[in-house]
Amino acid sequence: MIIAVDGPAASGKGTLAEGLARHYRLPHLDTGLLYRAVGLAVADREDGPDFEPAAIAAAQGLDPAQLADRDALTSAEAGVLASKVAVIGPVRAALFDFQRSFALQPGGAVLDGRDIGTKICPDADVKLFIQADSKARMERRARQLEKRGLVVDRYALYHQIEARDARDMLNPNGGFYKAADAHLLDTTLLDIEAALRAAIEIVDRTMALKAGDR
Ligand SMILES: Nc1ncnc2c1ncn2[C@@H]1O[C@H](COP(=O)(O)OP(=O)(O)OP(=O)(O)O)[C@@H](O)[C@H]1O
Ligand SMILES: Nc1ccn([C@@H]2O[C@H](COP(=O)(O)O)[C@@H](O)[C@H]2O)c(=O)n1
Repeated sequence: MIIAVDGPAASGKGTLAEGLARHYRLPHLDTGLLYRAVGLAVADREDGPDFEPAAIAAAQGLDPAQLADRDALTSAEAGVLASKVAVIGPVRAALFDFQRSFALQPGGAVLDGRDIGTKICPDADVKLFIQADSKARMERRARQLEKRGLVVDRYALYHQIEARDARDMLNPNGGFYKAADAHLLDTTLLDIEAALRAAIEIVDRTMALKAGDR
């Protein structure tokens, strides 16, 4: 079973995907980490003349070991850098096979990101599109960063998330939209447990309907 979980920054898709992976005993890939790792690899060339070729080379040579440093990868700065390399077509092409092969492993997988249901796994068994209002997403990210002892400027963080969302939505190479066959799940008013229960209900219902159609 392949489950695609897409949505904007700090919508809670990673947390949901982890919960679904535990519930269905499936492997999980947070595809944002791939773009974050590429972005960090070329941070010193940000907005420079060789940023794009360096990002393409970094994506082509990405080693899974680069996904280990979660503190660095989940920083706000890494998120900004990720969204800057994510608009580079050859970067997306270089990361496609890694994501696709993860999804096609025996038994399936849960992948979360921006374009899983539209580009990486249009054939996914179940597609969820997670959303939450901007204020809720900013607050969730702020608390996430504060739990790590970081001082957070909520005003700056709000606008940083808005800017990243805009860059993502305008990404000509992206596919960052809700797939026609994706189930929309708004988690603005749901806590983590309630959101997971709702997601499991969608997956179970969708898979039961598919089984009934066979
Ligand atoms: N429904 C929820 N209610 C409250 N907090 C939540 C909810 N879902 C997730 N969170 C918290 O919000 C923060 C961001 O969640 P998560 O990392 O899953 O979002 P994301 O969409 O994967 O973010 P990004 O796309 O930026 O990686 C985490 O600290 C998580 O614990
Ligand atoms: N499938 C994806 C996943 C992510 N991106 C880009 O990476 C940025 C960081 O992603 P997070 O999920 O960790 O927030 C994101 O803003 C996108 O720009 C992508 O392009 N495709």
